[in-house]
Amino acid sequence: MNAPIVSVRNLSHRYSVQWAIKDINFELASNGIYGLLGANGAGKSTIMNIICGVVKQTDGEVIIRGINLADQPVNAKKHIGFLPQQAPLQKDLTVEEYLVHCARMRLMPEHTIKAAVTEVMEKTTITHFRKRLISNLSGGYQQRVGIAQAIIHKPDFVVLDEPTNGLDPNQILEVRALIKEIAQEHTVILSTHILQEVQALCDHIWMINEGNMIFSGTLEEFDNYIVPNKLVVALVAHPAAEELLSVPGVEAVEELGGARYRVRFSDAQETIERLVQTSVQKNWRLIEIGLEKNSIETVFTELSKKKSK
Ligand SMILES: Nc1ncnc2c1ncn2[C@@H]1O[C@H](COP(=O)(O)OP(=O)(O)OP(=O)(O)O)[C@@H](O)[C@H]1O
Repeated sequence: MNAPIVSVRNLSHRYSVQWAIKDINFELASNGIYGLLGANGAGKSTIMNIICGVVKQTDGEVIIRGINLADQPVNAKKHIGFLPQQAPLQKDLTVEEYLVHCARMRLMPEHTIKAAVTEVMEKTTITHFRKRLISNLSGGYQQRVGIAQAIIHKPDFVVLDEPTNGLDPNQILEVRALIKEIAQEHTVILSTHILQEVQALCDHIWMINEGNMIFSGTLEEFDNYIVPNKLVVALVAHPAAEELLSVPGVEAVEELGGARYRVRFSDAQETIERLVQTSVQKNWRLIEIGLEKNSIETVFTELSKKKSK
């Protein structure tokens, strides 16, 4: 494993008396899109604000490229790009004026700024709007400007807090495509409560519930978190449900129409073998058999019942 880009160790935070997050730990070592998933109020923004140096944690540490964020915030922040939930746009500036301003705030050398602004406008496809006031752009384009300010200084990792919130369906797809492009060159941490967003974008998922990390794994591991206990079978001969129920291992049968059935079982291997054998013996003409995965919503609900990892 390469040296981590970000290490978060034993991170806890309390607003007045109530703990918002408790003992969060993770490391990022490679490019890709990491999804921070959780219901409203789970603690996502608190984690993002802390790793971007906007909020100071109560306990624990954030190490960025080997630099402790609390000890050397200016150096550490050079490696971070941040698009908070409310994009920090100055809407009375043009796109170009605003990005120049952001580059200066990032302490980029003056002679590098013009080229960096040109490059980032191209990357986020906003060059044709460079002279337009940000207030006159659509929500989707304002979000592109927000992403442009987050990557103008070429940070190692980019933190996007609910980046598609409030956008229409077309704008959502466009911004997601842009995030995928950005992830080719940067490590992206994305916070969201939209499960389809995680499915569409993320390589790795952390799930937070009531301030605790309750899951960390790949999208595939998330999908398979609950072991399937149902099969979908299609039998052209369309036998009665009672006949299927008599096959050893079958616990329940639901007719789905079109000669398809949902079959609940306790042992997948045994039930599949018995169903195939019986189908051949009784000439049911089996044309489809496969495990039915649980929906991402079911996995989310099931995981939400857990207290911590
Ligand atoms: N400034 C604050 N003062 C007091 N409590 C806060 C503050 N900010 C957040 N909280 C509380 O901390 C908890 C975590 O909030 P946080 O905003 O991090 O969650 P979230 O997962 O980002 O939610 P959302 O998706 O709604 O933004 C919540 O209970 C919230 O009410």
